[in-house]
Amino acid sequence: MDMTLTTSEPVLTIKEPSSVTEKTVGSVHVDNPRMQAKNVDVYYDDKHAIQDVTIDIGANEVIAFIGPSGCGKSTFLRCLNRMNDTIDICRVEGSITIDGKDIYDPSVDVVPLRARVGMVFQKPNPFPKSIYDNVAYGPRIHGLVESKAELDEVVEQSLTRAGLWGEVKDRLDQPGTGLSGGQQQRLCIARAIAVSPEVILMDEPCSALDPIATARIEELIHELSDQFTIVIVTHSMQQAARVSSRTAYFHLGKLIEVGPTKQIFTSPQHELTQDYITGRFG
Ligand SMILES: Nc1ncnc2c1ncn2[C@@H]1O[C@H](COP(=O)(O)OP(=O)(O)OP(=O)(O)O)[C@@H](O)[C@H]1O
Repeated sequence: MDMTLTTSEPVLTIKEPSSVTEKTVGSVHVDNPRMQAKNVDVYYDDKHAIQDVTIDIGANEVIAFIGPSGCGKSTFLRCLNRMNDTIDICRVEGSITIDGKDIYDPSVDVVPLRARVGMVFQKPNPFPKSIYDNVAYGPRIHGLVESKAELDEVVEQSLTRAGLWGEVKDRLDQPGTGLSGGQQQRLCIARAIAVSPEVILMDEPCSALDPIATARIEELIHELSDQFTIVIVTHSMQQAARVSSRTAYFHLGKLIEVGPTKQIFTSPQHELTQDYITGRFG
């Protein structure tokens, strides 16, 4: 069945994957998985938003999730740190593990889980606190530091890692909300890394930023990948090509194709991926 979108010009046709049982093209497994999603389905009430998605997220890789609007990229991303738990009508089925441990096990406390699997959102969202306290918040509530000196060190290291220290070191007591958009997003990244996560989820982290601030964040993603696993949802194919080593293409709730980024952008195997990459829809 074809779904025709008539809300904008020109009229776009989004084809459905030909078979419900169709397997993802490419290798969904990696040699050194940090997280593993197996047969994941997500529902918002009756709406089947993610259908039978299986994929490994490799240790210290940057993987990009791409696909047309509404295909489920953000929904699937939010499954990786149980952010969907906050949506009453959302139900997640299947299994997702980090370092082999099921994150949906009833014994798992989501607060430490969300420190291990941190998140950076589309719109920078610093707390209404000082720059220092934005970064110090996580280490404090998770009891990761024993002294003020240790906390100072974590704050400095995190801001340095996020490429912000030089710009803010003389005004740490000023509100985080007073920074520019790009600086606020780097502050949010510093806040995420202050609790030493294993994985950082980024949901369109540059969509509210200008090209210069975007370039700075992309550079940062590259630098951080030596230490962290990064999963980024992006609408920009150029961005996915620039920052990621592996790319996953979603379409109407299904994971259609996954592979090395270069290969996805130069020789996609599935017709739906080809259509998206060549701009025939999306
Ligand atoms: N809170 C929600 N309640 C009900 N349905 C939702 C909710 N969030 C998402 N959906 C639906 O789930 C599907 C997948 O949405 P999702 O936001 O994950 O897609 P996406 O690929 O990230 O889209 P976009 O690129 O536009 O952000 C869509 O049909 C959307 O309408």
